Amino acid sequence: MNMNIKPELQSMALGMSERIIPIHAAVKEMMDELVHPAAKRFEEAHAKAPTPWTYTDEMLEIINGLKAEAKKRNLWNFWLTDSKSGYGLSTVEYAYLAEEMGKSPLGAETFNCAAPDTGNMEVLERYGAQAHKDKWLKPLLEGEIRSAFLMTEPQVASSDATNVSMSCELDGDEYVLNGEKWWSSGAGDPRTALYITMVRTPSDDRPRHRQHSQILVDPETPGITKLRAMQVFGNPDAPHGHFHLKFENVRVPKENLLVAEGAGFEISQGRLGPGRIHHCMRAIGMAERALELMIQRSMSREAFGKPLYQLGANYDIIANSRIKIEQARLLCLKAAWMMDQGDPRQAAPWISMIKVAAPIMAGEIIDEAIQMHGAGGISQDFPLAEMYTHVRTLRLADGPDAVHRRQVARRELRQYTQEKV
Ligand SMILES: Cc1cc2nc3c(=O)[nH]c(=O)nc-3n(C[C@H](O)[C@H](O)[C@H](O)COP(=O)(O)OP(=O)(O)OC[C@H]3O[C@@H](n4cnc5c(N)ncnc54)[C@H](O)[C@@H]3O)c2cc1C
Repeated sequence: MNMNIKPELQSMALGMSERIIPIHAAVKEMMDELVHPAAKRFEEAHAKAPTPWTYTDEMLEIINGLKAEAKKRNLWNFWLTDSKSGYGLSTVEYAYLAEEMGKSPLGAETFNCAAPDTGNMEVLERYGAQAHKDKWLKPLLEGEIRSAFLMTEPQVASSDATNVSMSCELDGDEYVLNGEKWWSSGAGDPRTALYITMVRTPSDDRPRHRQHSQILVDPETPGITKLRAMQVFGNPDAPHGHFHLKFENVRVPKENLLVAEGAGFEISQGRLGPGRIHHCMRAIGMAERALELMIQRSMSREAFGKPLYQLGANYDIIANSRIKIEQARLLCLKAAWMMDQGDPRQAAPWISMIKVAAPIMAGEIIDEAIQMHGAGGISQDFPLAEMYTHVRTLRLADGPDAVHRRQVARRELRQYTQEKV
């Protein structure tokens, strides 16, 4: 036994619990039976829509049909890990479900576990007033509306969120917002009925982490202009979309400010940890799916008289993919377990470690799967190209790799010095 390991770490349980085994099987069954086949149909229906930002009746029928079925099977809102409203799952238990959901672009929404709604719901549940809960949390929990989280701004390096500059000043009974946001995911979706918006409230005499606030904004409020959809490698990522928005004298009822002026960072801390790790769990699911597709392709096609898997370094590629997935999954489960211990500060470096490792690992495996598919791999005939672009963006979204590496390095360095590192 290693005496340097804390006792609780020695009894770390990362496997599937008794209660999660049947839930996981039910999620997997529904993914295989309904969600995977629906993804292709949804894409085809979207291609027929009059604009990229329209949800046609056919699209709504597909996604709402999946959600209704998930609800009927009682497979809904798993993400509410330590909440009375949900299943009360631990983060470790949730990880197994999120991995399954990550295997299809419709997976997370089907079970009402999609970003950024999950983080936004958590914020509303913890910090919202009753009126906010009635107006937004209830329909979000029912999967009737979607939401966006607006923090990043074009003019400032937003990986340092203390730079966020959208102004928010009280005028009578309303706050008046001015500034620009970009990469507002979900702002293209016509069902999005809430923007949780990070703003700078007047507070120059306060410390840097007490100068920001979060306010609930109705997307239909006059003064908000959708300037453009940001493109991800040339693709607008419709119908979800990541928008560049302009706010000009946008007047918001003062009751919509969450908690109090200056509480913006405190609220973010609660939100970002789970959101980040959920992305990683889904990225591991994508890597699994990519490996599955890679193997199927390598067995079903021949070149130079042999199946592809018998050629060149393909045994090594398949083996290394499995090794990397297993490594990342264990790290992800450990980060989840750290979160379950109830001290977000202790868990933070672990979340940062997996936030760096999982998207890089998934990107490498999807890249190899694309290669095994030849030109088909980058085409619309397989989900690989979409998966690849998505995991690449994860190396930026919710904090770029470098920022997370810094967190990890500082924790290491602090063991050797009392000085600020
Ligand atoms: C697809 C997608 C969806 C997104 N969705 C949302 C959303 O819904 N809401 C939202 O608010 N934002 C969203 N974002 C934005 C994302 O969170 C930001 O892009 C991210 O926080 C980085 O901010 P930035 O782009 O301003 O980069 P910058 O802050 O300008 O950083 C650029 C680079 O500088 C370097 N750097 C920065 N800090 C350090 C450091 N400490 N050490 C070493 N190097 C460093 C890194 O190389 C980093 O990548 C999304 C982004 C993408 C791509």
